Amino acid sequence: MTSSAAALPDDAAWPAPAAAGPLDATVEVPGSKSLTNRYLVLASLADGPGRLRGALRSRDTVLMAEALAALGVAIEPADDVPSDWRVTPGTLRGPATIDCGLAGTVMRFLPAVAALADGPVRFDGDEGARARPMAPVLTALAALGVGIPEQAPGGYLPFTVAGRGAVRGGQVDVDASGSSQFVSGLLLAAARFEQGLTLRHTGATLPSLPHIDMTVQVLREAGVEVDDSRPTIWRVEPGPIRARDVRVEPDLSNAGPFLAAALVVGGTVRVPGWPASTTQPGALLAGILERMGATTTLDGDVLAVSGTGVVHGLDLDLHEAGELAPTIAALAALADSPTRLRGIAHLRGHETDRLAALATEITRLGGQAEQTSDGLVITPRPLHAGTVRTYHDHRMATAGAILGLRVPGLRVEDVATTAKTLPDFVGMWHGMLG
Ligand SMILES: O=C(O)C1=C[C@@H](OP(=O)(O)O)[C@@H](O)[C@H](O)C1
Ligand SMILES: C=C(OP(=O)(O)O)C(=O)O
Repeated sequence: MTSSAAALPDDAAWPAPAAAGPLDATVEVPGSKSLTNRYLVLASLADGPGRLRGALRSRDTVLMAEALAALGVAIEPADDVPSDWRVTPGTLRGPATIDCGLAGTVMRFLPAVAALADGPVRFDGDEGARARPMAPVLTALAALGVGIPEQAPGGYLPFTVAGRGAVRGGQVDVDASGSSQFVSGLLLAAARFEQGLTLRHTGATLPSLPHIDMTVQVLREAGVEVDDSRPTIWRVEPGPIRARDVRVEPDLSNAGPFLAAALVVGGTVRVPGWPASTTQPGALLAGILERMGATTTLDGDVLAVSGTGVVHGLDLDLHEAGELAPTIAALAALADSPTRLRGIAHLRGHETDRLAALATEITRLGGQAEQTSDGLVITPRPLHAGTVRTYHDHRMATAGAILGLRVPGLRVEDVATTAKTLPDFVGMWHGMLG
């Protein structure tokens, strides 16, 4: 459990640096959280030992590796390249306990894996994790015959999955309007269910479809047959998951704050390793940043974003890429015209209620930001010095850093919360600024 960081004195907060002049930086961004944690799960369920190259090492991915290790999987640094992970599947074991931290991918991807273990698996996490929605996953597992002997009222952490070594599988309805991870978490393990799985989404909206496409793609790459030809219905056939040697793409969403800096400050920021094609929603950044005033070029695998220091507001439906919202909101607060962000009601169940957190913090700095039913309206105003509170949310911290580029005297509380997906954020940020 972590305690509230809101009580920290301001002088313990990180002074977000301003830029001395236009940027000219190349930023190497570590591996994707979403891909690393999917590959770890699939490697753990595979038919032999596998390897992850360029895997992200951060709080979320270490928690995933530790959780899978607690279930009996051997996950070790490779002898020749210690930054690679070697994964050797074993019989999945309970009893076990899993610390989810604040990681949506751990709490939503592992219950179906735990159902395949041969004993009970108890899940818990940070205080904030206990507020993140889980019920659709637990209800779906129960409908598939899995025992859930313990869960907090309403279907939250902590809960226990009564693993019995096998899951029947079959057909299930899931309302995934609260998170795409409810779908991904069931599909990832479904090839190991006796009857596979047919999953039908029943809600009115579905966020983060690229992340579901990512799940389908990594399953297919591992030899699993997936039918996604009908909108909002997925069929995973039972069968082996092939062991693989994979390279993880850089985390394009984590590239966001660095690329955004080029707009705010002017100059150019380059990110190498940008994939020619990808399911990561961060790929949408280039087009979004162009609408906000950037020039972008993809030269080989290097994405370059150039700006002039002038940022334009925009009207943007972000339902496919909600994890970009804090970065775009920070840019919007520094823009020359208002911004409306839509389609992101589900951000209320992210690391914190991100709509509330962004509106509150931008307003506290003198800006104008209001919540709507499914997003934010941000009207730029001159911002003043202050401390951005981060609510244990890595993307609130990186959003604060973006604001600090333009606002003297801005501090970011608990910047170490960036370790959730980017442990060296501060070093990388100073490195970019030169
Ligand atoms: O599957 C994944 O790896 C993710 C899915 C998305 O979740 P939501 O659909 O809950 O937004 C995204 O925001 C999160 O950062 C990562
Ligand atoms: C929503 C996010 O994380 P999680 O995987 O914990 O849901 C995020 O990284 O923006």
